Amino acid sequence: MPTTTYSTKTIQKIREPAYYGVKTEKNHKRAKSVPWVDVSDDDEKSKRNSLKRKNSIVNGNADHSRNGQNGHKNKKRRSSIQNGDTPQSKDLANSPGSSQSKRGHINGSGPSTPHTAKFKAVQEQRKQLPIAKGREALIEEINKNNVTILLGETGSGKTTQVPQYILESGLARNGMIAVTQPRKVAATSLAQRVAVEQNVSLGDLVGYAVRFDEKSSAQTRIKYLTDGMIVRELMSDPLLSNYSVIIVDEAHERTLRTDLLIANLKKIQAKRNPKTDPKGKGNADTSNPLKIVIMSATLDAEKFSKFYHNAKILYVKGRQHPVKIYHSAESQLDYTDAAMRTFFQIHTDQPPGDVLIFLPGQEDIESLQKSIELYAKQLPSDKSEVLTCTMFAAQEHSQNNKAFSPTPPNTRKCILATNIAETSITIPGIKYVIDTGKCKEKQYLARISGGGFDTLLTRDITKSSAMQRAGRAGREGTGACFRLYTEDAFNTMAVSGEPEILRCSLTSSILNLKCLGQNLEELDLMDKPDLDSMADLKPVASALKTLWLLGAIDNHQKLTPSGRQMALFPLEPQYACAVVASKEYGCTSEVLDIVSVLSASSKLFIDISEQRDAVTEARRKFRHPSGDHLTVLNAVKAYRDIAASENKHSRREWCRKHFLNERTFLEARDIREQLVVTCGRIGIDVSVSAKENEDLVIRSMGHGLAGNSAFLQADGTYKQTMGQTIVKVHPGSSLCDKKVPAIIYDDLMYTNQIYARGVSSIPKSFFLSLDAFKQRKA
Ligand SMILES: Nc1ncnc2c1ncn2[C@@H]1O[C@H](COP(=O)(O)OP(=O)(O)OP(=O)(O)O)[C@@H](O)[C@H]1O
Repeated sequence: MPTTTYSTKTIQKIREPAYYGVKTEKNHKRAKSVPWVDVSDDDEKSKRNSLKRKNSIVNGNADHSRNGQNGHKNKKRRSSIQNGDTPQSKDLANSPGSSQSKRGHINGSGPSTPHTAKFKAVQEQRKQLPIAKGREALIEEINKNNVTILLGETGSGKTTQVPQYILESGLARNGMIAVTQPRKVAATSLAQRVAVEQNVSLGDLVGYAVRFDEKSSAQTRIKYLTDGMIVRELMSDPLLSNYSVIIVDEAHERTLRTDLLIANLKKIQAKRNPKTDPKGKGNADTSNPLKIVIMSATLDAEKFSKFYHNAKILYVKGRQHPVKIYHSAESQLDYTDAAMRTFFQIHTDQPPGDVLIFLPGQEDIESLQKSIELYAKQLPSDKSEVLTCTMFAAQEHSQNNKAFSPTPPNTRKCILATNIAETSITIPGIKYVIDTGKCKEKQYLARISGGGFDTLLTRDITKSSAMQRAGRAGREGTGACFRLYTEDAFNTMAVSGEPEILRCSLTSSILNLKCLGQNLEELDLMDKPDLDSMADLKPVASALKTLWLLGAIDNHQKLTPSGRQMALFPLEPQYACAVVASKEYGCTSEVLDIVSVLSASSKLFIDISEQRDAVTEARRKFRHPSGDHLTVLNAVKAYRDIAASENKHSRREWCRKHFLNERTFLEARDIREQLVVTCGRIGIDVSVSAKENEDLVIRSMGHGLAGNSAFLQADGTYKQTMGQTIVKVHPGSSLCDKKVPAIIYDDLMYTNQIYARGVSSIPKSFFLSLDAFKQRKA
């Protein structure tokens, strides 16, 4: 496509819709969901809102709720806290309990001198956030209620400010404030921002914890952490007694771990908080009560309120800066092409400002990145430069964080991201969002023929996602969001997605619950997965079967001692099982090498389609005849040798030459260190090595992957041992052109066929030694 043709095409197709914030609110009301106002603030509407805000009455006493005004029966439980007349927040820098006056400078990474221009600017910015006007009312409500549901528009200041208000008001005297996030990148970037606002070094007063990475200390009072990390903490501290306040942010995402957390928090609160009689007199231990705050911009607040015994719902209205929303006038079938045309249209016609493009997955991101870079080179020299960055879950953390780096002068940054950039985060400089309307979602695919597996399917986003995406613009100034779908398409989108607990594999979560002495079916969940035990079609039954195969639970579904050991590892249960089994086979060192690489966020082997022959040739060096697991091990050993003798530059060059991702090696090294600590806790000697006897390594992996195994059939395909599904070996596997009697594999990928990835050959006789297989036969 020549560069001249895209410049007008997209904009002709995109038109500004009739104002539709009101329609959105109506739709949500009808769906009994988010009472949202003004997603798409056009300038006029925004002015009108701010006028209204100035004129409205304070809702600090919590009884001027929307529903209250409408005569809703729930009126006492809802209130709006956006208004200007609320008792004003104290000057944060001087408020009691505020740490700012005691600390040093701001420079982005550590404290700086108080009262520098930058420090003052950040404090001024905080005061301007819509939520600041309701600070006192908000604190009062959180103080009065055990559970508070807080709905506030994207960018109103919930995630960064509420934890600080709670800290500064002294509401969390007995413990830390946890703020949970569904995603790593949000947890770390928010902690960074709040550390700057508090003028402290990251890891002191403000810290974070995500899988394989933590920055916190004994001084930490506000901790941003992924929902997965706090669910793991339940295993060592079932009452979460280190925390006084737990804020569940972006609760609308309804991740599996968020659902497990909110169910557990209900139980914990019943134990930790006083049971008050109708007259308000407490009769239980009050020494360490827990407060819960549930937050989101797009939440079914009523449902959460009902779940928590009619908890109070509060609203924060308004966003700091308006975001103009444009819809495509026609459907865009080729959304990557449409995204590219829109990007260059913005680059050609619009004022400076970085662009964030939402795409469903890594493949689309990488292909669009290439196209954008290619066309950017052909731009006239007087145009500003284009710098692309990518963000997706399978990319290493530090690489994702590059999107947050300042944009160089005379450059427009273009960030291509999946929905990991959809909620919570503020990427400085982003003024424009391009939303393709697509995402990838994990889905448990049940097979009528037996068994099932998680796979990623591309699908249309929900209204809630569309609003979150638009909300990434307009965080530092006015913004615009270009939706590559029609307004009608938006109107027909589901309000929110199906909770993960109803559509994903539950193996790891059920194992964690077993360690807490809980059964999924007994837990008071907001939405219960299908517990009908109709064999393997149901995720619960399938997860229990996998755990039984791993030997993590017995025939009565009771946790076994090795199941308890497996749960201690921050790994998928299959890999944890392989590590536990490696003790018996005397090959822990090798198994740790392999599972560390397999647990890293990005792939070790880089595939470049244009250099397929060179890639195949380079890989031959590591290729092991038994398959991909020992091929990984060979690469780890080779890298270790190089790392011992060569400098950083030569190491990097070696990796480049062999199409290996050095970042994966480095990440795997850190993961391995953490696994070594866990092994030490349960008496597994990590120095024990199989040496030349690599068959032992495959057998250990086989214990973990017994449920992911298949036998060769006469027609050359493989049939699952634990189901009827027919699988093929993925073309990227070192076993793809071989036929072996039995295989184990890491996962299945569903395209037009079902492919097994991460495949190794294993003796068929191995399965006869497994108790689970023996029992099954019997
Ligand atoms: N890293 C950052 N750099 C610059 N400004 C930031 C940063 N993080 C937050 N802000 C500012 O604080 C505002 C509020 O952010 P915050 O994340 O608290 O809002 P929110 O209401 O939680 O939004 P969302 O629902 O989208 O998560 C942003 O709009 C932005 O102006």
